[in-house]
Amino acid sequence: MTEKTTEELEQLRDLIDGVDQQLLHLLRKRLDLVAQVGAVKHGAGLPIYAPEREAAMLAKRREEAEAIGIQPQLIEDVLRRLMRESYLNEKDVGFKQVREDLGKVVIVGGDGQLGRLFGQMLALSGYQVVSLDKDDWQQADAMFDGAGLVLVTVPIGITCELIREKLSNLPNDCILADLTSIKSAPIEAMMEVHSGPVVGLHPMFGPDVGSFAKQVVVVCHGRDSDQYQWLLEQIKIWGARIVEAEAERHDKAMQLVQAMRHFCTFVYGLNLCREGVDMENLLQFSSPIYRLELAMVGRLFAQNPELYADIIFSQRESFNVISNYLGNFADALKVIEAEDRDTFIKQFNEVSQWFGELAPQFRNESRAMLQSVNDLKSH
Ligand SMILES: C=C(O[C@@H]1C=C(C(=O)O)C=C[C@H]1O)C(=O)O
Repeated sequence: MTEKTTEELEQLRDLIDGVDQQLLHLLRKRLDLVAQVGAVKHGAGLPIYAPEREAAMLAKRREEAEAIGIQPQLIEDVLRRLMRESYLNEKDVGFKQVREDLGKVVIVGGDGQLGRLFGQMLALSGYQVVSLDKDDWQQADAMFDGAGLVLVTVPIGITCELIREKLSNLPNDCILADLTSIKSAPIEAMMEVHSGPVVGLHPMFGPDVGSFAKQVVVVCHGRDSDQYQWLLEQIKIWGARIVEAEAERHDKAMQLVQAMRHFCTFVYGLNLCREGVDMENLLQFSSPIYRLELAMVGRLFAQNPELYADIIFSQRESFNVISNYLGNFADALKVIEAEDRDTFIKQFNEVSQWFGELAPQFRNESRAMLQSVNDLKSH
């Protein structure tokens, strides 16, 4: 590089640093304004997440970006990231309490990760929350006395037994709810032991979400839904979307969404391990999609094996679903072994047709994700 080039670059980079610093100050200003909006909404009992406002704002900013020669997607990406920050900061002010005269909330399994998360959200909404974990059963009667909600969030394998053995003496008007990732069996057990309101919930996210905004909570009704309507409203105030489902339909979907998904990820990791793959070497050659795939596989093995064993073993029917997959894998392998390109392409087209409009939609979604993965690289 000549001296002149170096000098020119330095001058321009100083200017860029100045602009980035201005951006920082603008971000500070925006975060402060959002905090003020948060306080107003909190006062009025409104959820922070306002999808209509977001859609209108994004459309307007995209238009304005285009008018001055900026890619609309650039401003959309930036604003979406900023809006995520807005939800995270909502925890600082707490949430509106929908039901003020509830009495205690007892979280059975309150020391687990999901139990702690729900305990925190309920406490931030003004409820009195007590945790009942493994070593607290001697005090259980005192804890249940005056409880308005008992929320069960213990490992799937012991959920039904625990409900039947330990929760048959709750106050009559108390709501009995659970957060288990299967729904039919726990709801049946809750209905059996409790004559008051019963509801099954399944948060479709892990305990590491920063905020409930845009997350989904599945609700399977048990009994006396008017009595627990406030709880669903409360969850909506936290920003989540409530999706109502029949317990059986939900459980069937979970065979694919959870058991099959996690099992395939497990086998993927098992295969890498048994093949003795040199990960460092592989990562050097990884394309963004492969990096993303490895991240999804690797993250499983950074978590609790008991949790995944619970999920995969929770429904016997899942084994059939997985076994069908194995059958399709074997069939597809035969096509490849026979070097039958025509059949491969024919099947590819069939599946592509079957996906329909969702295929191009997924292509667009994944493009943004892959670009983010690439952005995370530092060299
Ligand atoms: C700040 C608000 O709350 C949320 C955050 C937004 C933002 O960061 O711009 C926009 C809409 C809401 O989801 C608002 O409603 O204006």
